[in-house]
Amino acid sequence: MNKVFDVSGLNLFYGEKQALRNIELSIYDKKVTALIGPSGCGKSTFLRTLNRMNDLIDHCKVDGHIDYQGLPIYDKQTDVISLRIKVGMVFQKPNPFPMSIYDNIAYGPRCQGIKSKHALDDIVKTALEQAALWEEVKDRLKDSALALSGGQQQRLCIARALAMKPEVLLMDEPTSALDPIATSKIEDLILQLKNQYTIVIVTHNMQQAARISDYTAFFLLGEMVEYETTEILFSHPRDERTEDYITGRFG
Ligand SMILES: Nc1ncnc2c1ncn2[C@@H]1O[C@H](COP(=O)(O)OP(=O)(O)OP(=O)(O)O)[C@@H](O)[C@H]1O
Repeated sequence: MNKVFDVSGLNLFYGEKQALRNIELSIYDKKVTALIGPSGCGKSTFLRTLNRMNDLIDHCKVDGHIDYQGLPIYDKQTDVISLRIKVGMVFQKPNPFPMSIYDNIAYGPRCQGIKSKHALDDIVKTALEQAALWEEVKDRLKDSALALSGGQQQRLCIARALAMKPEVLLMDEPTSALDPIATSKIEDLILQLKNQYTIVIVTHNMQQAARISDYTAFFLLGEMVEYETTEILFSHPRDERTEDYITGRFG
């Protein structure tokens, strides 16, 4: 199986405080990997190391190695902008730009220099189709994205990330602000997207991890306690702390 990310000896500090401790794991191509664990254990911090989003935090220091497609992403020569294009991100709260549905999707490609209306129309349609939103919005592309429901806004944000033609999608609790129906639509979408993309998702919802992921990593107090196929992690956890967490004894 192809590794997309290879993480070794990863430590991360916010000032004096250590938030990640000696993390070792590989993320596999075209699989869904779920990161679970109690609040504050470092899931989002780890997710953000994969496209260097933590660079934006002043007092954050990273030690160790992360290879993406065989190249060290914390190397001085890394082009961080193109890394973030290849490794896109979707956040917990849907965050559409205050502009039309069409312009939300076309924004990134326009910034990359694509000007042709025909090319942009194509990109917008394909991204909205991939995000299972096209049918719902095709007649109102000029309407404000802010008028969409929360679930539609989140699919729009996924479409916006897909319009940049990423290889990996990082998702930080993408359904925690959504109702069960919108959540189920996003879960179906993730299962479809994994045919084409590698997905890493932070979730507090263990049923969700069990439903949609191929691999699960359990984090606790900045350590990665256990990493396994989702089937094994939820049925035969090796570590007592994993078992306590997945059976609801803490967290
Ligand atoms: N920008 C920051 N500056 C300082 N400390 C931070 C920062 N972001 C996170 N932390 C700390 O790092 C630790 C890990 O936080 P992180 O948000 O990664 O955990 P999490 O597992 O994603 O939590 P949650 O499930 O609540 O989102 C926590 O102790 C948190 O307070």
